[in-house]
Amino acid sequence: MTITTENVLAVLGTVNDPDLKQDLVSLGMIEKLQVHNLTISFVVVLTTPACPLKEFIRQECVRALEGAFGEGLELDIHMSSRVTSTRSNAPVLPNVKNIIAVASGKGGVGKSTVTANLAVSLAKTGAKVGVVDADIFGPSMPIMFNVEYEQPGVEQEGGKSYIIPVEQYGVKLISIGLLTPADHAVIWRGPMAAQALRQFLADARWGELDYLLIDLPPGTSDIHLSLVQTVPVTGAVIVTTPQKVAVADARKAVAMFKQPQINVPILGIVENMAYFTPAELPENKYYIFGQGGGRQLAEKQHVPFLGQVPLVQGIRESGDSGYPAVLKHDASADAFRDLAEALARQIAIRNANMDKTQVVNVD
Ligand SMILES: Nc1ncnc2c1ncn2[C@@H]1O[C@H](COP(=O)(O)OP(=O)(O)OP(=O)(O)O)[C@@H](O)[C@H]1O
Repeated sequence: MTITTENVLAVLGTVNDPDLKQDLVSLGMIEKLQVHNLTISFVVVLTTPACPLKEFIRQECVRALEGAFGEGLELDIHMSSRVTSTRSNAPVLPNVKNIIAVASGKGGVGKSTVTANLAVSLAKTGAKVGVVDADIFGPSMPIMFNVEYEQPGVEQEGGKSYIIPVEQYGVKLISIGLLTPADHAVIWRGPMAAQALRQFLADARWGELDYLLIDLPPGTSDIHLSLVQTVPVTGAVIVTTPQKVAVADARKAVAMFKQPQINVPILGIVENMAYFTPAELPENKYYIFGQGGGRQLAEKQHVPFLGQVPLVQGIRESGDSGYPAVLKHDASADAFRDLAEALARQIAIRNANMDKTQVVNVD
């Protein structure tokens, strides 16, 4: 076969994205293709910079091209990404490509820890990321991001005030905790909390974002309903520990998101504190909260399982010191990075499966 642009495209049309189950050419992932003698250069545009299959897809392109045109080719393949979205026509925050609700049934299972580490991990891959801390009962993000004493800015435009998120570790952040003094007990009523969340979303300068993560209060509350009524949400992540009581509550959270008036797809379940590992004996695993509860829940509910995070002293210390564990170089950082990749992957799959013109506005 002669090496022409058409033939190269025909060959690349046989390489499938394993997640999206379609070929790279039909998916529009091949750009800037140039052919000159034995030199073939092009860009593969992935659906997320956190794509765990980056190297695999590259290798598949090489294998297919060498199989068709023989060895001795000069291949110049660049891997790039453009995060997909089904929100571009959304009435609120159309420049935010994906809004992800992070929820849990039970309190204290590590929802905020997981949110903070997912956000920083996605930002580390080059994605534009924001976090809304809507956990009115325990807004812990300011401590976890070490911005406790910072104040979000305010900008006036057309007689209206807009909040400017604070930025840390490449992540834009707005927290209820940043608007109230640390030692000030605010008694939140449902409508007040819902109003605050609406402002964080609609009256804040988020700019363009690939992923906006919302750390919700534990359980099921007005604020969950208010969220989906304010913005079309891409999907929800449910955090649980393997413990029976936590899993039972996580099941209720899954059921809540599936209810017709909420109707938010579950992107996956995270099993936090899956087992305890002492730093000096990393091979030892102690299943102090039981074993596999999160994975089993995912299987029973037919939703993706995003992965496990161990119970490690360093994760707690990182949270308290305001330096997320994923910024370190250890096994916990690896766990959070894998989790972020799994989430980005599920978001891309969900976006590909949804008709891109069909943005559901529940207002
Ligand atoms: N994998 C882990 N290993 C060690 N400590 C953890 C882990 N995950 C969370 N923690 C610690 O557990 C505590 C509770 O975590 P976190 O605040 O993230 O939970 P939450 O589910 O967001 O709680 P809330 O009910 O306030 O929403 C924190 O002190 C945190 O540092």
